[in-house]
Amino acid sequence: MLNLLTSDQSRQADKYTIQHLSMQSIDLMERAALAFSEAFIKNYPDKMRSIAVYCGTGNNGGDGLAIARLLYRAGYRVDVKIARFSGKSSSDFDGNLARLMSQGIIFDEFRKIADLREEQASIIIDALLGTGLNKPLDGEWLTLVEWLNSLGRTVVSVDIPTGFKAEGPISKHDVTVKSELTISFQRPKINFLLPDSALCIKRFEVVDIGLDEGFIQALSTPYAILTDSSITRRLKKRKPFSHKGTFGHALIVAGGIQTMGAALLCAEACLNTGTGLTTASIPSEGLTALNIRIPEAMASLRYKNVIPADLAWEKYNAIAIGPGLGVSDESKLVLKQTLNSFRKPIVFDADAINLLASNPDLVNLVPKLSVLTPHVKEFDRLFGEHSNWWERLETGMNKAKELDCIIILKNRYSILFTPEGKCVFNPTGTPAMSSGGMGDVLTGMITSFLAQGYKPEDAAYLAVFIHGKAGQELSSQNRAYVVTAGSLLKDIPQAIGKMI
Ligand SMILES: NC(=O)C1=CN([C@@H]2O[C@H](COP(=O)(O)OP(=O)(O)OC[C@H]3O[C@@H](n4cnc5c(N)ncnc54)[C@H](OP(=O)(O)O)[C@@H]3O)[C@@H](O)[C@H]2O)[C@@H](O)CC1
Ligand SMILES: [K+]
Repeated sequence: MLNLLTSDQSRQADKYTIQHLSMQSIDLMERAALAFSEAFIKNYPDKMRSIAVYCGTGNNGGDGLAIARLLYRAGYRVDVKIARFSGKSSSDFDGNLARLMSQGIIFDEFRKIADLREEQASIIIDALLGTGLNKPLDGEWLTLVEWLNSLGRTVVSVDIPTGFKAEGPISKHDVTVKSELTISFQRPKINFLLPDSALCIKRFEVVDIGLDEGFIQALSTPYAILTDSSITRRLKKRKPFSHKGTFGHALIVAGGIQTMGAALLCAEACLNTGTGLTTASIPSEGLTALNIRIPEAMASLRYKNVIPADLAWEKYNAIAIGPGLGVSDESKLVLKQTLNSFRKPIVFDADAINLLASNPDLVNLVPKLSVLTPHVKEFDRLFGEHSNWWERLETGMNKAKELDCIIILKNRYSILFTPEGKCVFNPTGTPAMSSGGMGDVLTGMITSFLAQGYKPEDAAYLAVFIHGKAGQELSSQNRAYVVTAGSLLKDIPQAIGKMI
């Protein structure tokens, strides 16, 4: 797992790296500029496209000057425009301006917008402001950014789009550069992983600039992002003398007469993730569907949506409740009965979350280390309305501690909150997965890992990461516009097999 950095921590890592590698800060800037330029050249190999690099006078601007020099040397047609709105400049900006001049590269400086000339370049590199941003843009900066946005050119931002905050609440009223591509240093900024970023970032790439990883990983921060190796390390190989009893028994309490599909997807995903036995607690009307679709699963029927009084709860290692369950009074009783009968961690999804939201008294019965998997609407129903995503991060961290549960806020980059206060982002997934039933599959996967004996936190990490990875692979292999839940769950065994 990789720690994510706030702007402040990024500055600390910068300082530490410079001290410990006995290098000059301008050399670190050169590395950043080189990493940016390599990524830029891969994305925009056509050297006939003219480039204008807009630079501020801080270190983001210094990066811009170094990038301009490197791209010029690589054969691009580069123009440099420096916004001298403030009397200050950083020393590495000054150092890079001297290097730029020594190469004979032409640059323009402007002190006010009125001095700006028409822009002809087809690509604009935005190196105006970076993580040093400390207030919303106003005055000349605001006018400049609005003007750049109005040009409709391809904009590539250095480290972060000018005006966008790396962390903290985003206001819809903040004006930022709208970038086609942002090439960010060392780590994605936390706000890149929240939907608020869609306003100004179409796509981002992260480049390694050689900041000290030991220092970064030792930083105390709640924010982290999952990696392939953090998942592989957690996956357990199947033991030589294993049998179905080795891999647990899961119960999926799901489905309604008209929503049997959710139960089927969840149960099949559970089975395909490797549980020894999977039983589906479903409405009696769904038995034929279950037998036809998943002959490997067993059924425990709910007549008139009531769980039989003699259900042997103790034989299950993990339970999922919610997909397609409905929110009727009978469904509420099903939830209540489950909460009263099973004290091991439970996976709550969909209608089980809606029922918890409308019956707060039931929340106290949620077993410790359970996993709740709300999407944003369910999250707000359960914990109250939020006006931005940063607030949701704070609520998620508080509620996971308070409930002693793992909360997975499902999104393009799902966010996992743990009882220890961690806030872990999942990088895998693709917009092609935005289709019905995906959540049911995820719930089945988490329950399966739980039933197999994984710790709840690990079960959540594994399921979310592999779910997204399988979706990504399916969409890229087949160049698929959409990946359906049914196709994804078929791919789970291979997706796990590739990672182990
Ligand atoms: N960290 C790393 O590891 C590395 C970082 N690198 C690069 O450094 C960048 C950060 O640079 P930076 O700290 O010099 O700040 P930057 O963003 O250029 O801003 C300059 C000044 O602008 C001002 N200002 C702020 N908000 C404003 C506003 N709304 N309107 C007007 N002015 C405003 C503010 O000055 P103040 O207001 O305090 O006087 C601020 O100091 C980072 O994004 C990356 O590109 C790489 O080179 C190498 C490794
Ligand atoms: K920038």
